[in-house]
Amino acid sequence: MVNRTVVRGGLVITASDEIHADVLIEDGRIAALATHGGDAAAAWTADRTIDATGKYVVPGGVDAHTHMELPFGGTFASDTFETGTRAAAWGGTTTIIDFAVQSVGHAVREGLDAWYAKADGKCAIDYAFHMILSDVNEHSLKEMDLLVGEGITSFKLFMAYPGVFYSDDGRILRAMQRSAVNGGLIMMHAENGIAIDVLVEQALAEGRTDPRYHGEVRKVLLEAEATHRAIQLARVADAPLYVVHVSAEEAVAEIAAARDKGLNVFGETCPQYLFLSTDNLAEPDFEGAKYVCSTPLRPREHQAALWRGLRTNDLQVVSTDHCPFCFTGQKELGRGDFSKIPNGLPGVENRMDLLHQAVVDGHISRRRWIEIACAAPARMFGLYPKKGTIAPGADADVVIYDPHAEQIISAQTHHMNVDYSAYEGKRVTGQVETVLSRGELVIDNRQFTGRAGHGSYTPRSTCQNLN
Ligand SMILES: NC(=O)NCCC(=O)O
Ligand SMILES: [Zn+2]
Ligand SMILES: [Zn+2]
Repeated sequence: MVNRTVVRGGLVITASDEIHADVLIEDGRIAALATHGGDAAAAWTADRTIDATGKYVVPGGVDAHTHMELPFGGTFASDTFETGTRAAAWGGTTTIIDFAVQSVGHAVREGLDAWYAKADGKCAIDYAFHMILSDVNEHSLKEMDLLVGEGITSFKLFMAYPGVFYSDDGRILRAMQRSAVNGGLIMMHAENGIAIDVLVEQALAEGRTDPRYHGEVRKVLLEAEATHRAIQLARVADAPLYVVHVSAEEAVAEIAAARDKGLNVFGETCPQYLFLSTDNLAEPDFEGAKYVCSTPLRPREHQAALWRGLRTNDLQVVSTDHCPFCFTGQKELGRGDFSKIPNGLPGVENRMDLLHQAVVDGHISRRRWIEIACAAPARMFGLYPKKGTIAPGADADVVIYDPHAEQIISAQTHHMNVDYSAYEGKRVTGQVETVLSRGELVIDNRQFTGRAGHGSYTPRSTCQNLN
């Protein structure tokens, strides 16, 4: 058993600092930082020394939006907690927050218990849960209070997917009012699903069945309208609001306007909206199905507003919304009817690298990279400073990152349980070299050394909101 590890020679980057420091890890936690070559660091003894010379030493990524084994569209997301968390570790993510699901007509507790069972003993890295509320009623509102008490402090509601996850405005308002009292955070899938379903029906009736029509019917205006409505409902309830997977410039504008008024409104975007576009949805031979997710990919022009939002803090978090479906046998369910393509993209392994590429490309600074990928999601969802930073007392979730390594993203080399990569052939600069999870090596010089069951369920406190 290794109790003391020293990481020597690296550049430690957190959301607030960049320091040339050695890091002492003891019993799974960060014990101390000290300047290279100084007396303090020289005196440290350890069972294991990791040489990080020329490398970055960064906190493990916190991916606040994943869907392992999600039932959707008559199938299940293809990553289990075992395969998905292993892939996350390969990509430098050491904590995921996955969405447990309450089904219509069922208790919240039933859905949550099913998620505990799916994840128990399977995860390579630490994990926590949000709760999807699909059936807001008197009983589930009471259950919300109990969940907050047991560390599930955020609840996703859907303005989309009528008949599946959808909540009407009255149910949304009730859940928001409850969260205003119990300290939970409402996360909103903001798309006008009732209007979208009319457009879907019309498109299919006119023979517009290809994947690209998925993007056409899920209009920007219907994301912006729903974002605006969610914000007004949150104001009425006097509750904070976190809008998930923001994809459109007009939705960013709604969030920015709310924040300018001083409201507790927060926004998340995902790598697919920053790096992919409707061009991908239009790929021939049904290949566009690989890029079907909701909110949908947008024309490339929207990306500038998303990057700007991330720089100005109108958007606070980049999560993956990792929800993989194989092309063969799963995405194919929607041949001849785009509305039957299971919604979701793989990405849990790619997020830290893609955001590092954004540093290389000049979109964000190194510290902003760590802020949006590690610190902000940890703070937002009640995990900070245990997760999301490198500081004495924090969990020793540490990534040694080689900023100069070149790699080409590909399904041939990734570790997610899915038969394609949304970023196939993309060249990125930077690669994870070594990953520690609570002081244990899970990736050692690009070899997986972790194990299913190392990852622990991590209860969360109520959200420590940012402003
Ligand atoms: N995003 C997506 O297409 N699939 C996962 C479910 C959701 O987040 O809405
Ligand atoms: Zn969603
Ligand atoms: Zn999602």
